[in-house]
Amino acid sequence: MTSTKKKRKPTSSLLARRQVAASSSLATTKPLPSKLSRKLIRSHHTAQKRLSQAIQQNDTTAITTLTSQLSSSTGNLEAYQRASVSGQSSKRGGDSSKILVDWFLQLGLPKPGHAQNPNPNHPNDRGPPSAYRLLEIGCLSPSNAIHSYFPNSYRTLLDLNSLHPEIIKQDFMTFPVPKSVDEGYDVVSCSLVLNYVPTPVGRGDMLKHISLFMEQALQKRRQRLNLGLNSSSGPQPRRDIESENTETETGRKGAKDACWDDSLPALFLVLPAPCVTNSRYLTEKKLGEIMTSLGYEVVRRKLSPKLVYYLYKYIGNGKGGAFKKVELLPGGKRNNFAIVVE
Ligand SMILES: C[S@@+](CC[C@H](N)C(=O)[O-])C[C@H]1O[C@@H](n2cnc3c(N)ncnc32)[C@H](O)[C@@H]1O
Repeated sequence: MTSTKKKRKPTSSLLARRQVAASSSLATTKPLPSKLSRKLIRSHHTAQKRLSQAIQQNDTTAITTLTSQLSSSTGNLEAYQRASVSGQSSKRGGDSSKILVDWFLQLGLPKPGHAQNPNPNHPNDRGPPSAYRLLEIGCLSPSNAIHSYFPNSYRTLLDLNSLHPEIIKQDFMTFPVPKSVDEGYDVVSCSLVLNYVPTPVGRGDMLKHISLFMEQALQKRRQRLNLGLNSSSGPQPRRDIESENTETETGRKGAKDACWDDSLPALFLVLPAPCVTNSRYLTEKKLGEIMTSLGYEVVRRKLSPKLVYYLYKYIGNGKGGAFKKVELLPGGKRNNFAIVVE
């Protein structure tokens, strides 16, 4: 027998009780229940998207309502960030940067600041220490997997809102490329940030801004290679790399022959999988075309049911060019995620 009992619509007092429960959960540092964190993340994204539409349409009533929703205790950026931190707990699959660490190990990238492995034939020749730096855009915590790789003198962590003293409160879009090449960044991590940017043009601009940092790192690497500082006695890649590659990963070349910094400058990009698997305007092919035009090639890729991870090497000399919002896959059940490069 099927039940005829209807789901009761929450009354305003029930909604108010739920709001109070959500804000008191947010007041503690304990991970939030997964249902609550998913709900907070979803409603923050939806409100943000509506706000950007309202701004484009100059709809002042909607702008006021959505701005107040986005500054309420359960709708604001910090609530969203706390919900995202809960989603990163090891019980819920851990943070995305553990994939980056796995890839670095596969590629034989030593921890920065570590002396290189001795050459077995010349044990006293350790070569120059590996000194390369990480810029993380949109950082919630300085204790994720990647942070055990980069000691804190080799990393800069940014976020629009900082949840920790080490994280600089900074909009990446106004963060300048360092004047000194030695203070530049060889690895940029942009995990689940591009999808946070509210407009397609804003996403294209973010990729272009990242490329300025990558270009600086590429010039630095070229100088180093010209000076002959890239010792082949550096740490050798792990021997088992080929057997570790899965179907969803694209090996750029046999890592056995690679120098330790062959994959630098590198961009780690993570997006929710539906951004490329179920969007009307963006497919993996189109994302690939955009990235190639900006000067990147894929070194590693992994698709999980929820997320898609890419490790790109910046090789420069991108052809550039514009990418518009063009419908590629029509259909009612698709999302509207797009990247526009102007
Ligand atoms: C979903 S969280 C992702 C956090 C983490 N990187 C991860 O992979 O789980 C998105 C973060 O990006 C930050 N963010 C978005 N746009 C940004 C910008 N222009 N500059 C700096 N941080 C930004 C947001 O404040 C938010 O904390």
